[in-house]
Amino acid sequence: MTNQIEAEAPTATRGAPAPLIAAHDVRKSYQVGRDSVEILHGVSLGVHEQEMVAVMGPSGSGKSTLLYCLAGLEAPTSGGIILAGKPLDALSRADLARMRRSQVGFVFQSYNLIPTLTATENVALPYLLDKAKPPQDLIASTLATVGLAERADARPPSMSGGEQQRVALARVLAQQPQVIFADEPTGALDTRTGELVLAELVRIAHTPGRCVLVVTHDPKVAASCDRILFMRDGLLVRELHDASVDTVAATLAGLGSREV
Ligand SMILES: Nc1ncnc2c1ncn2[C@@H]1O[C@H](COP(=O)(O)OP(=O)(O)OP(=O)(O)O)[C@@H](O)[C@H]1O
Repeated sequence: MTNQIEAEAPTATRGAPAPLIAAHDVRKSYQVGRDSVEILHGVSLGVHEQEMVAVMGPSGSGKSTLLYCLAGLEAPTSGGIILAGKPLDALSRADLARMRRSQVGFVFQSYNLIPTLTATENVALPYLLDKAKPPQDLIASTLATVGLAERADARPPSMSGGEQQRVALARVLAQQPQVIFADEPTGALDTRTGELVLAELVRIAHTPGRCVLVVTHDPKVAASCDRILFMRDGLLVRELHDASVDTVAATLAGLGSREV
């Protein structure tokens, strides 16, 4: 199965290590009234360790749907997904939930922080949910990395949106997941916080055994990635490597005008 995905994914190289995220001909339909509407029309891709990959495309092209399927938050209608070496369709719900907690991190715009817990306690929460002892040194150093050493004892209601987003990022980083999925991770942030979050994601992505997949509308975020996959109408239609902000913006504009 892995070999088939490796062979058919657009970026796969024979003999290379298996990708941490692999999708083969993924299709996803939603029931809208009596009709089944196909949103993803057969997407294949591979993201390898130490890679940061962006998915871009016009609004409604299926980026978030793809990310949710790859992350095991939505089941594809057909096709195969292998995440951190495990075929998602072979996992029980409990195994899938366990894997999402231990090997996968999500950086979304909603922070999902517990308002009554301090920043430190919020970052420790995944460990407590897993009945594990929170690594206090790692949690403190992760909060420091995102610039919140002074706010470790603050609670979310007394924090700005940017600070809350950084607590949410610290919670993901402190879990040390193999794979991080980020959906518009800097969309709601001021420039400085956005740059800090982006720099942290780039650093993590380039750590051995890790990778990051980010959905973004922001050419600056995409230009910080190693590869950019462009979607249109539920298909991957273009790929760029190490692209500049201008090239990304021009390619995106071309997608919108359907002239790619
Ligand atoms: N649960 C659902 N039921 C029905 N249709 C859905 C559902 N989720 C998404 N869609 C539809 O799927 C299409 C793709 O949505 P998706 O959110 O994946 O696009 P996107 O590229 O992430 O868009 P944006 O950039 O605006 O966030 C849209 O037409 C959307 O309305």
